[in-house]
Formats: sequence, C-alpha cells, structure tokens
Amino acid sequence: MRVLVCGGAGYIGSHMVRMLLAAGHQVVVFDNLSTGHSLAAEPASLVVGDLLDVPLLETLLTTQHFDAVVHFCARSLVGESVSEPYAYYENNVIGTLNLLKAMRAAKINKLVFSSTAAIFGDPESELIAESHPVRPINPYGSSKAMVERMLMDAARAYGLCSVALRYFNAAGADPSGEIGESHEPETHLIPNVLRAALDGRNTLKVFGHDYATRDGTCVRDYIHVNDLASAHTKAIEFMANHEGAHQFNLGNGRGFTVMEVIEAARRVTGVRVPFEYAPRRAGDPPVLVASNAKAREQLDWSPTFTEIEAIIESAWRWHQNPRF
Ligand SMILES: NC(=O)c1ccc[n+]([C@@H]2O[C@H](COP(=O)([O-])OP(=O)(O)OC[C@H]3O[C@@H](n4cnc5c(N)ncnc54)[C@H](O)[C@@H]3O)[C@@H](O)[C@H]2O)c1
Ligand SMILES: O=c1ccn([C@@H]2O[C@H](COP(=O)(O)OP(=O)(O)O[C@H]3O[C@H](CO)[C@H](O)[C@H](O)[C@H]3O)[C@@H](O)[C@H]2O)c(=O)[nH]1
Repeated sequence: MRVLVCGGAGYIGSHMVRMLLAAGHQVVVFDNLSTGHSLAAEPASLVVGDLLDVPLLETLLTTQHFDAVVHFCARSLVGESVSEPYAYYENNVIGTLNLLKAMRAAKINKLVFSSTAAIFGDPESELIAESHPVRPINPYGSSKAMVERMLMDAARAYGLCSVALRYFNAAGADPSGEIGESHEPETHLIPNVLRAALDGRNTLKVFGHDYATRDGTCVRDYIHVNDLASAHTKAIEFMANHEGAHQFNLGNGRGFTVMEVIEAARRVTGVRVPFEYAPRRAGDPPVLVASNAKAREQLDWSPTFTEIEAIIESAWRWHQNPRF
C-alpha cells in the first residue's frame, strides 16, 4: 500500500511510519515540523507543508496515489487550548476539514484519525468504554470530538471509511532507541519523570495529591506508542471490509497513579526521582482508564507492553541518548 502519514514527524506518527515501512508499505509523510522532527520521519519521504495550505495539500493528494491516510497532526496541549481556542479549532478542525476535502477530490476514502480520551471530559465511570458520553471540557477535546462528528457525517454523505482511535496516555519509545518522545515544552508525565531522573535539578512537580485515588494522585492508563501504531495497522485492515465511521478506545485497561509511575521509574533507572507536590493542574480528571474490549474484539488488537516498567524502560533508553 501507499500510505500518507500526516504528522509522521511527530512522536506517535514517527512510530507508525517505522511500522508501515517495516511491513513493506510505501510511506509519504506530510508535516509542518511545528512540533515534529525531520529525523524522526526518516527514511520515509517527507513533504514539509501545512494542512492549512489547501493548494499544496490538493496538489500532493491529486498528483500522487495513496490507498489510505493516517492523520496525527494536531495541536495537543490542553492548557494552551483553553487560552488559545481559535488556534486549536483552526489547526485541528479546519486543518482536518481541508484534508477531508482534498481526500474527496482525490478519491481517497480511507482515513485513520488520532482522537483522544479528552473527548470524554470528566468521566462518569472509572473504566471508559465507547458507549461513554462524549462531553469534552476543553477546546482540545472539543476539536477532536468535532472531527469525530465530521467523520460520521462524511461517511453518510460521501462514503468515507474512517476509524477514530481514542488514545489514552501514549508512552514509551521504540525499543531500537532511534526514535522517541521529544516535545518542547514537555508536559507529559513519563518524559518529565525521566528528565528528573537524568538531572536532579529538574525536580518533578506532582500536580495534586488530594484526589480521591489510592494515594491521592491522578490515575492514568499508559499505552505503549508501538501498541498504538499496531492498532492503526489493524484499523487500516479493518476498513478493507467495514464501511462507515468507527471509534475505538485504546489503552491497557489498567491505571497507575503518578506516585506509582515515579516508583516504577526508580525500579527501572535505579534513581530516586526528585519530586515536589504542586497544586492540581486545571482540567485533570482524577481517573482515566480505557476499556479496550471493543478494540480487542473488532480490531483483533491487543497491547504487547502490558507492564508499566517495560513501557518506562523503552522510554529510558531513548531519553538517555536522544537523537533529536
Ligand atoms: N501523546 C498523547 O498522549 C496523545 C493522547 C491522545 C491523543 N493524541 C493525539 O495523537 C496525535 C499525535 O500526538 P503526538 O503526541 O505524536 O504529537 P506531536 O506533536 O508529536 O505530533 C504531531 C505532528 O503533527 C505535525 N503538525 C501539527 N499541525 C500540523 C499542520 N497543521 N500541518 C502539518 N503538520 C502538522 C507536528 O509538526 C507534529 O510532527 C495528535 O493528534 C494528538 O492530539 C496524543
Ligand atoms: O510534570 C508532570 C506531568 C504530569 N503530571 C500528572 O501526570 C498525569 C498524566 O499527565 P500527562 O500530561 O502525561 O497526560 P494527560 O493525562 O494530561 O494527557 C493525555 O491524555 C489527554 C486525555 O485526557 C490528552 O489526550 C493528552 O493529549 C494526553 O497527553 C496527570 O495527572 C498530570 O497532572 C504531573 O504530576 N507532573
């Protein structure tokens, strides 16, 4: 297959690119490098461009043949989305609409879309299944929920086949150590824990320790980035015989508190991670854990990195010697 990976120079997208290339597919990456790295997209061919550049997008899609598009591009900082909502709706909603229109013009009708647990807002239950109401509480989550809605409408009107994958907390790095997570600023827990382990002056801030959880800190479902990538491959296969717009929650189905992650990082790195308690971070739900039953049943997908230590260990290999 020839696959266009939008956002393939980013953290999760670059792991997808590697997996597709390893399976023998041809891959073109489209990325504006706003948060991605050209080295991360190698050795796929990289088109540097923006989803807001409609002529460039249309030319790429109509002059080259693609069997499917995998779309990772987004702004994805929850706090920033609250202070700059227009930037989020512009990039995540209008950018995606431009992509959908260009796909329609080029008669490409298969899309895998990066959605998020943030569409669920403050969850009603600890284990979140696809039947849970979609009620985002910040513009980032709203922008992703809007795209899911567009995909349902596009399925009915234009026959677009799509799979929206709602990731919980992406974590870890490719075991080769050649690619991994590199964001500036870094807001995610595991890279910040490992930065603190590497440099004792980077004291980790633990946001809130008065939640109604087993140790007072937030619970999250950490899912390895290569397990997310393999779910995209399964989603592409799924679209070969399923029409319409589909949604799947992707996680390990098990939650860990911030303190449990810090303790697991100590076991992996041998370093007692320096931390201090800080106030709660606005918009953090206490517990987010995925039910992955639907993905297991319908996509025939299951995570391979089921232990938090194995996930952290792969990230540790990357953070000790990052290439970008
Ligand atoms: N990291 C997580 O835990 C997580 C959880 C849930 C959902 N997601 C979603 O998964 C996707 C990938 O996340 P990530 O952590 O790899 O992010 P990332 O920032 O590392 O990757 C996004 C990539 O898209 C590119 N990009 C952004 N806007 C673009 C535009 N308008 N035109 C062209 N390229 C553009 C960036 O340069 C970057 O390479 C995002 O859509 C994010 O919302 C991530
Ligand atoms: O330095 C840090 C970083 C994080 N945390 C805490 O660790 C937990 C996990 O935080 P992350 O920032 O790693 O992840 P989030 O759960 O906030 O966000 C993830 O899940 C969201 C869905 O709710 C979005 O999809 C988002 O893109 C994705 O990164 C939270 O309780 C957070 O408060 C800290 O204590 N200190």
